[in-house]
Amino acid sequence: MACAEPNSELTLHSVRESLIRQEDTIIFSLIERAKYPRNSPAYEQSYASIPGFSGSLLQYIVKQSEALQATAGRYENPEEHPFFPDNLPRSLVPPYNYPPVLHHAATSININKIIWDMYLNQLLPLFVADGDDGNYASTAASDLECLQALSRRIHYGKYVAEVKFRDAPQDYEPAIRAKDRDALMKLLTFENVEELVKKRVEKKAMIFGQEVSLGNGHKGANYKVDPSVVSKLYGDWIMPFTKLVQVEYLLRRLD
Ligand SMILES: C=C(O[C@@H]1C=C(C(=O)O)C=C[C@H]1O)C(=O)O
Repeated sequence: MACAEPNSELTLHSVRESLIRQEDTIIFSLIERAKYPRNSPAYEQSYASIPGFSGSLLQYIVKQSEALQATAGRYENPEEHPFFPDNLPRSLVPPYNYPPVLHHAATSININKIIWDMYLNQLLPLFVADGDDGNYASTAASDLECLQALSRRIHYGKYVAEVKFRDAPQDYEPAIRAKDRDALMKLLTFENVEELVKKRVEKKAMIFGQEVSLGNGHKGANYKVDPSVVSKLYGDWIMPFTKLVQVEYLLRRLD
């Protein structure tokens, strides 16, 4: 099924369907990254001495990829957020008419710095093996896939917030006017949904990351990415960050 296009018929159901589909993308991207060991030189400024560029190989690959994809129109889509937004080249392709779903203040919200730090410093050590096999460019390209999938999912909180606001403006407006973050957080949190999400992504990680053999012999629980890490990723970072985006968006919703 294709990723649901946010349109004027945005519903909480369609938004959640999109989040569920994005789980697959995130888990597959982690599985791909887990093919490679840590490969820490890819993250060290001292390793990449690229003329005219100061930063790590990962920063180089992400920045250059974003610049290329910007010219191809990637960041014209309000669902996409660059990690290096400064000095991005303009799109060179004909514009697509994205339905104007979000409040215009949405464009000022980009929490990719937090996502980058979480991914590199907290998540990566939990799901890749220690070691170095020299595949730094492929490793960084896999990291880019993971980062983009995480960013898209987390910033999708803007759509979640919009739909929740439209469903109950009378509940949200007083908290927005009072700039009451805690009240907004309470209103938009559904603990039962979060528990289901954590269970589902753990199960998906088991199914997507299992060893497949044709014989009857059962290979045992040797998953490509530890399913409990995927559950933790959602519980500790993805869902809290999505909710942070929701709160930031709602605070600006009446501007
Ligand atoms: C996204 C939603 O809002 C909140 C965030 C969730 C998430 O990031 O998956 C899940 C439940 C809610 O607490 C939702 O209600 O579906």
